[in-house]
Amino acid sequence: MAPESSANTPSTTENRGNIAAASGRRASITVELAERSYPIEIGTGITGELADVLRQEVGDLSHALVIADESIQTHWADPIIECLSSIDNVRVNNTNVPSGETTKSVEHLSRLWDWLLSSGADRRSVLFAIGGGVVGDLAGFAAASFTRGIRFVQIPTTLLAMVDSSVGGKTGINLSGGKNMVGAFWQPELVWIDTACLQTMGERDYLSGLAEVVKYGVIEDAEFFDWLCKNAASLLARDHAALQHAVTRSCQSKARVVRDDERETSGRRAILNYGHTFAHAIEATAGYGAILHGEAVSIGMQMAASLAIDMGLCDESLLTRQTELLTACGLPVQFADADADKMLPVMMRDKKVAHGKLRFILPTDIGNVQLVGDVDPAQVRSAIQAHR
Ligand SMILES: O=C(O)C(=O)C[C@@H](O)[C@H](O)[C@H](O)COP(=O)(O)O
Repeated sequence: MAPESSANTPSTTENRGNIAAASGRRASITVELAERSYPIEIGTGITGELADVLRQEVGDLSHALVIADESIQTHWADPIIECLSSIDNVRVNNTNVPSGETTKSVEHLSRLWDWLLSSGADRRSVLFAIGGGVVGDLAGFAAASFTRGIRFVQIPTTLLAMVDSSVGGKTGINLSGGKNMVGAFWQPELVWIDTACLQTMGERDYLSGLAEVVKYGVIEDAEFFDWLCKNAASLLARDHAALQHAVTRSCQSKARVVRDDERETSGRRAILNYGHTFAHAIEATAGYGAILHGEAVSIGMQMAASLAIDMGLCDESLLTRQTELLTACGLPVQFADADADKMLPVMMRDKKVAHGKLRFILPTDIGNVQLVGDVDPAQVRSAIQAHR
């Protein structure tokens, strides 16, 4: 075992305090990245406030290009388009992409590039990504690459996108042999989170987002982990106050980590990948879409915890507590079709692999993880088998 970095810095009062009340109803968190800094605005039923915030945060806005998941067009994208159209002298174009992980493909990206061109997009245009992680990652990469980069705004409508993928600027698409293998770091101008969207989400997709919420508790916020254990039932019931707290706390965590290591160079940002080396291999070998990303992350975190126990990094009680919380959140903790023979070659293409050696984010305690290198593939295999 080779712990490469103590990837966690304990949270301090200073770095916990990146939240401000933007209005009576909205919380505002800043992702502090010097000239690329941007706010995450979180509230319920806040569409009426968007135009003012855009004037403040995005400034020069004359052409809005809205890319929305087709399943939320009527309910969530149309009101945003109405709001954009009400701003003086703003031209709006709109297109849709299908729901589901298979949309994060080079074919859909190419279609979006053509659409941007035919809509008359230029470097002054602003792209709006409305939907879940698939739309955010795909449209974000279209924004990063079209004319070498145009501004974009993330408007996540799923729990997973609100707490994770819309923040931090990781954009990209999948290849058949690996998740997120082509992409770019491209930060949005604004992340606009209306938690009212969560009330209309399908149950399976909603629960899948809770996996990334639990992740923050394990990787760097033990106090939040305890809060989640006490409030899992309220989150399952989609209680407004509980959701506002869980989304805000998760975004604070993500903003801190991204601020400290925007492009995953120091190892700090890699902690956000806890469970993901297993999860991405599960998704790729099961076929994209067969299992949801958050479900795979839940199972992947279980495999990572078992690996950590096997390597003597933590004791059994961590896995027990994590299993209890994931189960209370309605998430799967094993995957009968997990096939180590198929998963291991995919894992070797993980972005954390260095000099041909697997590296994992492994827990030492609830609230603490380490980036560990040179892991024995036999131990990885047993961790997979332990959760079949
Ligand atoms: O933002 C990050 O950094 C993360 O690793 C967050 C992950 O939860 C997310 O799934 C991310 O897209 C995975 O990125 P990848 O670099 O492993 O493809």
